[in-house]
Amino acid sequence: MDTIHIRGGRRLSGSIPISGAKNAALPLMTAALLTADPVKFTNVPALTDVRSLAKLLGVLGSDVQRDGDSVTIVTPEITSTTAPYEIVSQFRASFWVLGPLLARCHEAKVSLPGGCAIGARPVDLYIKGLQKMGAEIDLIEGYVLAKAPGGLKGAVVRSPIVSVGVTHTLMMAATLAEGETVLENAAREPEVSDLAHCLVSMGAKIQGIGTSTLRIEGVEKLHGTTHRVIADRIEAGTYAIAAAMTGGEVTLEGVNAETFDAALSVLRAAGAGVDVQQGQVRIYRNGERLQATNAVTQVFPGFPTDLQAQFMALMTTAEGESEITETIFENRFMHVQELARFGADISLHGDKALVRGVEKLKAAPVMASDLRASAALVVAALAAEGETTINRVYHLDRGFERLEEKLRACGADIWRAKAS
Ligand SMILES: CC(=O)N[C@H]1[C@@H](OP(=O)(O)OP(=O)(O)OC[C@H]2O[C@@H](n3ccc(=O)[nH]c3=O)[C@H](O)[C@@H]2O)O[C@H](CO)[C@@H](O)[C@@H]1O
Ligand SMILES: C=C(OP(=O)(O)O)C(=O)O
Repeated sequence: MDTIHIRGGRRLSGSIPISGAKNAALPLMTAALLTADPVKFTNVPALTDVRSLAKLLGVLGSDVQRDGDSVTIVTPEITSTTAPYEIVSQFRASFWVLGPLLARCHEAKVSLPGGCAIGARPVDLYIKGLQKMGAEIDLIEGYVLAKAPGGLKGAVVRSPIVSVGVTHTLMMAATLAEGETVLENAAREPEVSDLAHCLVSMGAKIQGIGTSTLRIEGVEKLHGTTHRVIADRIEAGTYAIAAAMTGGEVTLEGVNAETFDAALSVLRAAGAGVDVQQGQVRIYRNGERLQATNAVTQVFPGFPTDLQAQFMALMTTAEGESEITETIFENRFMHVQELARFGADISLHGDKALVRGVEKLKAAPVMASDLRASAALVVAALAAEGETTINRVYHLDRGFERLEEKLRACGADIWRAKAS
């Protein structure tokens, strides 16, 4: 297995182009299953999750072609409605093919999903929502078997929890259902809105985009489109945190600051400089030590759970004690024991982590446990004294495009040792 090595202590300085969002590209690509026409996406990041999804779409009957940062998907016919364990167990978004398959073919057999090990992550709300839309669902041998012989029917579905994946899945399913579906307490994450805008450009009728009530009037058919994937707010937030951690100055290029405003506010509160301009955000910290600042993860527009680990890494060297509360996932603190290897002082109390800032981190061999936890280790290593080795970097490759290249361009001493 590859390892990443970082010799810490260098200020990051320069610009970083932000890639298309993994968590938008994946549901968008599944939406291509809803039409027989070609659907072209631009600004698609080259990541393992994207490659794995392309493979899954191929199994289902799509032809998927990549050309530079564009991916074109054409599915004249769905040739299989089974999404196998071998692929779906690798990442969460693959489970979302359930919506388009049911909508277009009225049946689907989809393995229970995998994804980051950050809690139980049940699928009960997907099942309840689709049942409300008329699907019959069984769970057999680790697969969700769903049928809607007469097609899906519009329904009012109120989710007790705001779920990104449930909103993606039910919204896609509803585009071809008979009548109107109302999704109440829907997720408002920018990736959900990106999917909704793409579906509208394919002929879907969706109202309330960006709000917590989505009204979808089913149509007979969707058609092809070309759609640009939004910028990755989590990648942007991660590099913003890295810049603050190293006391550097970095301009994030091609971003929409509104999509990670909560993270920028917390960075400002901690004492980092943040300048927002059209399509760009400059982050800087010159000399002054950051101040301990609390953060609570929330659904959008709150502080994103996908930046919690990286922010915790930042707080390890801030002055004072910060309290970080994780409200979305019940077990998203795997990075705590790894950050301790750098000399961080963190204690866990249920859904809260108390971080007491130390003067300096020291390099250590560490192990990536999930995607964003791995990014936290990179953030810590960039500031730690000495050479850090990060193991299990395949987690990072799921979500960060050209990580070493982007950081090296800003002066980081980072390299990958390929497994022999
Ligand atoms: C590929 C992708 O886009 N992943 C993102 C997506 O994951 P994902 O869509 O899996 O996350 P959800 O929004 O569904 O999870 C929110 C909460 O709802 C719970 N839940 C969800 C479904 C269900 O049927 N029952 C249930 O209880 C989950 O366990 C969790 O506690 O949104 C998360 C929250 O912003 C992000 O951290 C992930 O990066
Ligand atoms: C948790 C994530 O991904 P997944 O939902 O695929 O586990 C993530 O992108 O941070």
